[in-house]
Amino acid sequence: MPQLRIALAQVNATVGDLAGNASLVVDWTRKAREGGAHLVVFPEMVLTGYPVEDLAIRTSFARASVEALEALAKSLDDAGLGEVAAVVGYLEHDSAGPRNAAAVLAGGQVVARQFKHHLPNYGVFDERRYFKPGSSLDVVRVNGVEVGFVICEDLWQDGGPITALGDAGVDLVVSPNASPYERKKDDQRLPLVARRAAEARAPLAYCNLVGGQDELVFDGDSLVVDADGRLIGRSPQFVEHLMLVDFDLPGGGDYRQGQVGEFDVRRVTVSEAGPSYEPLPAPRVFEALSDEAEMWHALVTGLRDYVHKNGFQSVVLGLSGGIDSAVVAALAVDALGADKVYGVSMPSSYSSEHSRSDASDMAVRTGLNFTTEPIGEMVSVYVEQLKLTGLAEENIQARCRGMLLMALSNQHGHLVLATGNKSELAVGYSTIYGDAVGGFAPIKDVLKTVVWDLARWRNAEAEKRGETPPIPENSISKPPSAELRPGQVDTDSLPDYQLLDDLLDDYVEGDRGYDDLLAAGFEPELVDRVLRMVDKAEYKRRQYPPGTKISNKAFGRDRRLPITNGWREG
Ligand SMILES: Nc1ncnc2c1ncn2[C@@H]1O[C@H](COP(=O)(O)OP(=O)(O)OC[C@H]2O[C@@H]([n+]3cccc(C(=O)O)c3)[C@H](O)[C@@H]2O)[C@@H](O)[C@H]1O
Ligand SMILES: Nc1ncnc2c1ncn2[C@@H]1O[C@H](COP(=O)(O)OP(=O)(O)OP(=O)(O)O)[C@@H](O)[C@H]1O
Ligand SMILES: NC(=O)CC[C@H](N)C(=O)O
Repeated sequence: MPQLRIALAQVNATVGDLAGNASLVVDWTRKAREGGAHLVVFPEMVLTGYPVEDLAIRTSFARASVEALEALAKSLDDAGLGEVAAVVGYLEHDSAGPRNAAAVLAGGQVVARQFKHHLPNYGVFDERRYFKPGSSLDVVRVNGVEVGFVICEDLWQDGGPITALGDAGVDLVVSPNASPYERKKDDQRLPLVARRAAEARAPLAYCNLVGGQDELVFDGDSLVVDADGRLIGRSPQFVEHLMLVDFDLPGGGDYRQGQVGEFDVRRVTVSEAGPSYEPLPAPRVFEALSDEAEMWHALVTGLRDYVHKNGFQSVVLGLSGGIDSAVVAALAVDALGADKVYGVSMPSSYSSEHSRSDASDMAVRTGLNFTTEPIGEMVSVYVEQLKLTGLAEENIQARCRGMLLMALSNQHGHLVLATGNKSELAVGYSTIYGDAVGGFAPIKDVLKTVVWDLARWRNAEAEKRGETPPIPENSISKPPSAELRPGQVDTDSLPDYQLLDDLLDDYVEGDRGYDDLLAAGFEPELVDRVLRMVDKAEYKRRQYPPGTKISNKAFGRDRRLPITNGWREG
């Protein structure tokens, strides 16, 4: 029986950094080689990073990607790694147009290449805007084992490459992926991969990307299943990882090439059966994280990678003593370290005593840098000079704070974090150019009720580990308030958050219409009021900073609505 040892390199690539990603591939191929692997699989488009968006249609970038691929094949060989077949995703541009491609590099050459066939074009994906689909499959023979490839979405759609590879009689299917995290998505991947392995009648090795890219976070969670779909190995989530797996495969099957279904199948030999070797123990099956742990890790990873990949070292945010800024500060401390987080208390004449004491308690608990910058005098200058009253006077407080944070950013090079949550963004409950300023908004896709859940979860984790819980209990338990006028609480303007979030879940994430919402049991007055607020706030959301997606429908790319919009539900 031919033997094959493969490595799944779950790595964190950076979009556009061809040189950095190429050295990542060399480093991890070296690790794979040290582990005795014959074949190493990297995530989808690892050389360019994913998603490249409109870089895909820029021919200079495509040319650079192809040149980097060829140079990488040589670098691997020069580094003594040419005997390992490396599956490397990249951007190709041929006579048909841009391609989402995967190549096999071995012996200093590009020995095989294949283009993605099914191009996802829903949710956050726009691949039909960018790529032309492929219709040929390269099967490579490594150590006498016939290996076929499918790229990410090719697994998610019925038919297509998987069926053809099954009919072509491959021994193993490997799949480079860039599958972004969203809640509960890992529950879908394992059954999907298991089903596809059974269809291909071959084991399937699924390698996913890890790390943050703007609003997306990739969680890794790479998987290997046998031909019956049984789980053999699973990588941990949100960290780089190398999984090594040994296969004893039948080989010598009834291989077909040429036209198989709608695909042109080509066979390429890299190496015939090598000497036998001592098998490794079965790889680990890392347990999937709990729902809260997954969300927390996703938010930490998204924030950390946004900060670092954009050349920042530190962040600054307004600490009001409330739950939103407390959770954002705790995420930032976990992502960057307390010494890189700058919290500023900015009391105005309406700020309560607990807003200052809870903010400073947060700083003591976590060790973040804390200062107080009163804004009363700045506010007075505006109020008196412009004769501001009512809402204009209220909002000038949030705007002075926004301006102050941006000034600190300019002066010290910190990135400003906006602290708005998804419930507030939905209904427009924030001051544009006020508390909405910032470069990144870590919890913009987290509903308010989930913000509270995460705070409790994070504190409980700290207690389990014998550490000080980072979030003051008072920030969790007090009623939320913008403190822009005396005695103001959120429920003056908004329904109770549990009810609001239930409705938002149905309207925003579920895209349900008016009648459907009434049928679900919501009161007509509530539906009217909330839908009006949500629809009207589209302009604010468009100008809100980017932030990590964790739900199946985040504002932005997942949910695109016109700002100028005459349509009202109901
Ligand atoms: N379609 C459109 N396209 C572009 N711009 C548009 C627009 N419609 C209004 N605008 C502009 O937006 C302005 C109104 O927006 P804005 O100035 O934000 O003011 P607005 O939305 O009226 O008020 C802010 C609300 O957020 C609450 N708030 C503030 C701060 C923090 C928190 C919190 O707890 O997190 C809550 C505050 O209590 C108040 O209810 C208009 O004056 C106009 O300039
Ligand atoms: N007194 C303050 N000092 C510093 N920052 C403040 C202050 N008040 C508001 N902010 C900033 O503005 C954001 C909006 O806060 P606000 O208190 O108005 O409502 P919120 O959405 O309930 O937020 P939080 O739960 O953090 O209080 C805060 O998260 C914080 O970053
Ligand atoms: N890159 C892709 O093709 C991703 C699409 C796929 N449905 C996923 O989220 O896993």
